[in-house]
Formats: sequence, C-alpha cells, structure tokens
Amino acid sequence: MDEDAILRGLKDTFKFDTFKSNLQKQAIEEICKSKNDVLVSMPTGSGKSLCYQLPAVLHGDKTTIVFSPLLALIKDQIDHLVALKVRAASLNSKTLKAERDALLSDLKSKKPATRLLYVTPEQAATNTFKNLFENLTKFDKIAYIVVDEAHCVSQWGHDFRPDYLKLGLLRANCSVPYLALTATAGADVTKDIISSLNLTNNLKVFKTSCFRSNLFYDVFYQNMMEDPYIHLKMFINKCLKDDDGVKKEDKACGIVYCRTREQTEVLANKLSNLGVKTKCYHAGLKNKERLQCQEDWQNGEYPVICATISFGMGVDKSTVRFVVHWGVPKDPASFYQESGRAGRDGKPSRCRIYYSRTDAKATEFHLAHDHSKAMDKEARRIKAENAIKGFKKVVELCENANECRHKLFSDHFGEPPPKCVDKCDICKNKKAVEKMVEEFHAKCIEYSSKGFSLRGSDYADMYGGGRKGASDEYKEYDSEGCNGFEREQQAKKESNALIQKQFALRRGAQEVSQKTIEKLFSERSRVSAAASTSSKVKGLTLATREQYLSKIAELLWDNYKNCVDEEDQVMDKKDVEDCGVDMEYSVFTVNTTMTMYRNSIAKMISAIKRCTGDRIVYETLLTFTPKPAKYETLGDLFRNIEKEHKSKDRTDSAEGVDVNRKSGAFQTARQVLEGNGARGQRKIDEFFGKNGSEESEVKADDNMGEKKNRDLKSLFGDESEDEEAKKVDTNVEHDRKDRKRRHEDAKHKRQEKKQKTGESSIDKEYEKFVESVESNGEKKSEQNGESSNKIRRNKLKKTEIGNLVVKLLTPAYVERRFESRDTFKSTARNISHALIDKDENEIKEYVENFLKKNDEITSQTVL
Ligand SMILES: Nc1ncnc2c1ncn2[C@@H]1O[C@H](COP(=O)(O)OP(=O)(O)OP(=O)(O)O)[C@@H](O)[C@H]1O
Repeated sequence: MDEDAILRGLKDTFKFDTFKSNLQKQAIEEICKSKNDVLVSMPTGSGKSLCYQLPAVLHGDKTTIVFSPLLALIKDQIDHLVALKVRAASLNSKTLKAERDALLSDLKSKKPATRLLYVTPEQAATNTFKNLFENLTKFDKIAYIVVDEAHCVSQWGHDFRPDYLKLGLLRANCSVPYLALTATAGADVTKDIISSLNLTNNLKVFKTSCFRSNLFYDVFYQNMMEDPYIHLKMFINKCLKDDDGVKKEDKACGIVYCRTREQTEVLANKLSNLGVKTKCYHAGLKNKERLQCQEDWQNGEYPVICATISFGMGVDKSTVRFVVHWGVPKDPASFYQESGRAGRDGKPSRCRIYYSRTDAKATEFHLAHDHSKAMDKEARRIKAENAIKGFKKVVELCENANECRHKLFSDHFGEPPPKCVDKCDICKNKKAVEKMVEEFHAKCIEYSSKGFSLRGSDYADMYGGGRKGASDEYKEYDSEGCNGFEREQQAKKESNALIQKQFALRRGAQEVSQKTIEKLFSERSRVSAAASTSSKVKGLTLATREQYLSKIAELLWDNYKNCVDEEDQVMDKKDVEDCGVDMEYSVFTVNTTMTMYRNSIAKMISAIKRCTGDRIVYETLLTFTPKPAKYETLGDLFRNIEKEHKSKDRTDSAEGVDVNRKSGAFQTARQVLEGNGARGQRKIDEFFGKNGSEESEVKADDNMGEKKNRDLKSLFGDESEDEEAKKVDTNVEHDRKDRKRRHEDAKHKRQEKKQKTGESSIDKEYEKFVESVESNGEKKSEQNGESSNKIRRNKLKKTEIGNLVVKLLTPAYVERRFESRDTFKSTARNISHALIDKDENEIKEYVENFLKKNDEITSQTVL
C-alpha cells in the first residue's frame, strides 16, 4: 500500500492531517504491508489505536479481529469508530440476538462489511467464536489479529484470565499478522507477551522512550500539612487556572486516584464543599451512575473526578491537566499508566502523589495477606512477590529524595534514565525535597511516639469496611499477593531506623539501644506480654504483633457484625479487640519461632474468614467474656451504658426477666454515668458562666485523682472493696452466661436472615448515632424524673441537638482529630446530653470552644 493511500485514509476517515509521531507513521506503514507481526509499545495517549484502526479500514474487504480486555473499553472504541462511519461491532454476552444474527450473517458473507470485530479473550473460547473464526480463516477474510492492552496477557493471563494465554494458539491455522499494543510493558512483560502470543512471524517492534517530558512529577506528604484538603484544593485551582472561552468539553480537568471507594466519596465531598466541582467514581456505584459520572466529567460538567483505579482504561480525554494519587500507587507500571492520563495533548501537566504512610502500611498488609494465600501455587507466589517488590519501589520513591522521579519508569521499562532537567521536584530542587523528606520522617516518629503508628486509625477505616473496601478494590484490579516475611523485615528495619534517627535528632545521641526501642514500643502496645516479645520469639517484633492483632481484630469484628443478629450484638469493637488480644497472645505463648508464630496466625486468620464466609460466629468470640470495664474514662462509662441499654431492652422483651441482671454492674455503671453527667453538666455550666457553690465544686473536681475516687465511690457505693469485687465478678459471670445463651439463640436465627453488607456511609452512621443519642437521652430524662413538659420546654429537640453536635464535630472528625470513631461518638453523645437545655447558639459556642481547646480528642478528653 503506498504512502498516499495511507495519508488519504488518515485524512478521510480519521480526520487527521498528519501522523501524531514518526513512530506512529512507521508502525502504520509496517502494519499496512501485512507481512510481519508487530509489537507497538508507546506511552499512553500516543495514538496506538490508530496503528491498527487505519490499516483495518484500508484493508477494504477483510475483517480485523481485536481482542480487548474490557467491555467498557470495547464500547468506547466502537462508539468512536461508528461516529467516524467505520463499521465496527462486538460479539459478546451482551450483544442482542438480532444484532448478533445480523453480525454473524455479515461475517459469513463473501465480502464482510464489518471492518473491526471486537471480542474479549473469554469470548474467543466460546464455540460460536471458534466456528466463526474457522469460517473466516477458511475463506481468508481476516486482515489482522490485534491484541490491545497486551500487557494484560502477562498481568492477568497467568492469573485469573487464562483465556488470554490461549490467544497465541489461534494462529495455529491462521497465518495473518498479529499486532500487539501496549503502553506499560517493561522488559519482562515484553518477553512474556512475545512468547505467550507466539509472535514469531518476523516480529517488528516499535517502541518509544517512556519519558513524558510534558509531565511534571512531585510528591507531597499528607501528615505534614495543616489541612491536606486545602492543599489539594489549591493545587487543583492552580492546575485548572482559567481557560475562559474554551468549549466546556475542552476545558482543563483532572483525576484524583484514591485507594478505597470511601476515600473517593469523602474526597469528592470535601472538594465540592471547598468549591471545586468534583464527582466520585468507583466500582461500587451502579453501572448507570458510573457511566453518568464518567460522561459528566468527559463533557466538562465536573472538572475533577475522584476515582479508584477502576477508572481510566479507555478514557480518552486530552485536556487532563493533573493526575493526583491520594495515597500510594500500586506499582511503577500502574503509576505510569494512571499518571500518564495527564497531558495527552502534549501540553505541560502535573502528576502528584499525596503520600500517606498509614495508607502505605494498609496496602502492605493486604499484599502480605494475599501472598500468604498464594503460597500453594508457585506462579502465584512469584507474582505476589513481584507485587510487593513493585509496591516497595513506589514507597521508596515517596519516602526518599535520591533519584529523579522519572527514573522509576525508565528503570521499569529497562531504559536509560531520561534527561529530566526540571521535570520533577527532585531534579528541579533536590535540597528542598530532601528537607521535606527529613521533616516527613521526623513527623512520622512524632506521630508514632504519641500513639504508636500502627494503632493510629487508618483513614479508610473510619467509615466501616474501609480496609475491606480497599481489599475489594485492589482485588478488582489485580489479585496478586506478596511476601509477609519481607514485609516484617522491612517494617522492623523501618521502625528501628526511624526511631534511631529521631532519638539522634532529639538528643544528639549516636545510637539508641534496641532495649530502649522495645521499651518505648511495649509501653504503648495493645498486645499482652509486649515487653518479652523478642526474647520469647526470636526475630518477632512488636510492630509485627500489632499488625497481626489489628488484622485479627478487624476480621473478628467483621465476623461478629455479619454473623450475630443486630439485636443480639452486645459487644462493641473494643470487646472484640480484647478477644483478639487474647487470641494473639495464645499464639504468642505457645510458639517459639517466627515461622511457627506466623503460621499459627495465618491459620487463625483463615479460620475466622471461613467462619465469616459460612456465617458462623467464631468459637472464641462466642465464648469470650468481655473484660470488666475499668471505669476510668467517660468513654468506658458510655460503652457500658450503651451495652446496658441493649441488654436491658432485650431482657425486658424476653420471657422471664432476669432480676439479677437488672441490679447488676450495669446498673451501677448507670449511677456512675449520672455522676459523670452531673459533673459534665457542671463543667458546662461553668463554661456558660454559672457561679456560686457549684463553681467552687467544679474547681475542686479538677483534681483527677479525686475525681476517679468519686467515680469509684458512686460506682460501688459505700461497700468494702472485697464486696465490690465479688459483686462485679457475679455480675460478669451472669453476663457471660447470658451472652452465651444469646449468641446461641442468634446462631439459629442467623441461618434464616440475609447477610447484611457493610458499606455503611457516614450518613447512615450519623442516623444510627443520632437515634442512639435520642433514645439514651430520653431514657435518661425519664430516669431523672423529668416531665414531658421539660422536654417540650427545650429550645431544641434532642434529635436536633444530636444532629447539630454531630455536624459541628464532623470537620474535626474528618481532619482525624478524634482518636477513633468510638471517641467521636462518645464525645458527641456526652456533649449532646450535657447541652440538653441549651439553644443553638450556645451549643455552637460550646462546641467551637471545645474544639479550639482540644487539638486532639481522645477518650480521656474532659468536657
Ligand atoms: N495522527 C493523529 N493526530 C492527532 N491526534 C491523534 C492522532 N492519532 C491519534 N490521535 C489522538 O490521540 C489521542 C490518543 O490516542 P489513543 O487513545 O489511540 O492513544 P493510546 O496510545 O491508545 O492511549 P492508551 O494507551 O491510553 O489507550 C486520541 O485523542 C486520538 O484521537
């Protein structure tokens, strides 16, 4: 085919005057010769589709078969071609019968009009396709066989889409050229593509450097920002600076990739509230919503989309001026591909990671977990290890200031480092980045020494199912695993190095003994016998034990929520975590080596998961007796009161009310609550300026020791300590039996009920919470003998107060100023109760002041 014919096709059909690059031109010319196999490896947005679409159109009387990984991608391509008046169709499970019949009859005709036939690899394995393929081959009606996004052959073929690997077999009886196109093939993947697809027919490779000189890469640290959302907003505004006069659909826009579905929602909300029109996109949305969301973004209705990694494949928008990763990209290839969606028009664009160590740790955990599952299969294990290695490379990139950011990609693609000059933060100003990285490490230590980083709440965790969401999202894209041992070693190395560094910074010391480090950690750890960790099991660290404990607690909580009917759920998250502490300890005490410990934990983890899958309460959880509360904090008291309400409701409604339970420890806890409530109220009265004897009482109360004594007195009355202890023991025993009986009842009921799924939105949480505020408040009012008149006299209803307090506290919650969600709830509840007779302004004033006074709110924070 001569050059003119090709140029005419380019212009007439695709409406382009020139080729996008010389490489595009060369590849197309080579393909048009129809002689050799061709592999095109060019960056995202470089115009690879045209490389097979133009030759397919120019091959007037034959059909090109295109294997593409996703139906959505196929749909986009077909829509695009049909708009250009090119006959393209797809054969898949969703094709309507009439359409399918018409398509098959065209393909069986002497001269098919269909120029491109798109199918998924799975479709290629069906009999319909096999028959069709045989027919087309027999009558020499196939122009080319194309494998688009060919890296999927390597990435998915060995794993969960084995049909990818069979595509190479098709050429046994068919000699037409094979074309493979990819943007992300490193040296290993390229080799894998060539051998899997059997590209042996004098293969020609067209490959460009992966360096995208119009993209500027940098990394920022979430934990170093006063308000990361504001920072993000300012960045976005800078990237989207005004392009007045430009058509809506051509206006600048951007993508923010998040690790979890929850994050996409929270972030989209946050940005919208800050004035940046943003939509969220994730696989949990209904198909229609997702399509609408993508369409709105593409049409310029919303400039920003907060999405999980399920967004983007096949999205062709040339004016993406920024891509943000809110958290850590999965590996260099994904990072390259996702960030590469910026600047497809060649104009300067920005790619930024807002790094979060917590986020990185959570992902590491999932990778380690997946790896432990993949141990039985060699191929999967290797992939799992590669996934860890890939992830670590990105973490290293984020936590260091050593090398040009673009080098991550050139290394991955087996190319020499590019001449970046000033296309990344490090090459532009290394000193400034080094300083920032140093501060980041110092901050991490500061944070972990305040609350032990592994105990710090994962952002994704806050909305329930966050980690599970992350895991699902991760699996959605890839089900690779990783190496737990390496992770442990790495975690150990990292924490030690960081602590050493921090001590050196603070005291100018050169070295800190391992003992000091262990002591520092053990004082803050949740696990039992923390101090003897490394002496008992050689090589085991507290960090590892904490991580495993978090996982066990998370899975137990999942098990409890899913397998016990809601009305029978008497334990709270803390009780379940306590059970996890005992379980971890039972493994720790009987194992003497690291491997034994790890294996036992792994077994425990899969046993819990199995139970959850079978909807059975995990045995240890079933028989677990929650520890008697220490009554040290308001949080403790409210936890008990909440339980009391639950168990009281149930006992009252059950046949034969258990009188003993009614006068048990919970009853005493109620008294303490009233004591505390009164104290809380006094503090609040003090805030609102009441004086006299009450005020002096409040001042005397400030002595915490005395306050605790008073709590204990009101808890136990005037009885002696022994009697008190006995009473608590008896009640705990009653409680244990009662709890077991209820668990067992629940077990039977459970079989009949549907599983309740856990994507709880914050709104739902609020609703539940406000209800509980209301019912607790109401019960308390009745107890206090308040008349309904008093309730009516209140300026705001209790629900309104609850709502208002929750609303006022929410920004601080989102900013992670609360120790945990439970603390958020108990604080909101305490404040709501205490402000029961205040009006809106007084409540606002109080909450504002409370937040001003307390930067971080823990269960110890006094009202
Ligand atoms: N010769 C050309 N002249 C101008 N624009 C072109 C040319 N060829 C392709 N394009 C445009 O470049 C953009 C990117 O093309 P295309 O989607 O084929 O890239 P790609 O390399 O397949 O990207 P990805 O890997 O993300 O799928 C599209 O908007 C396409 O219309």
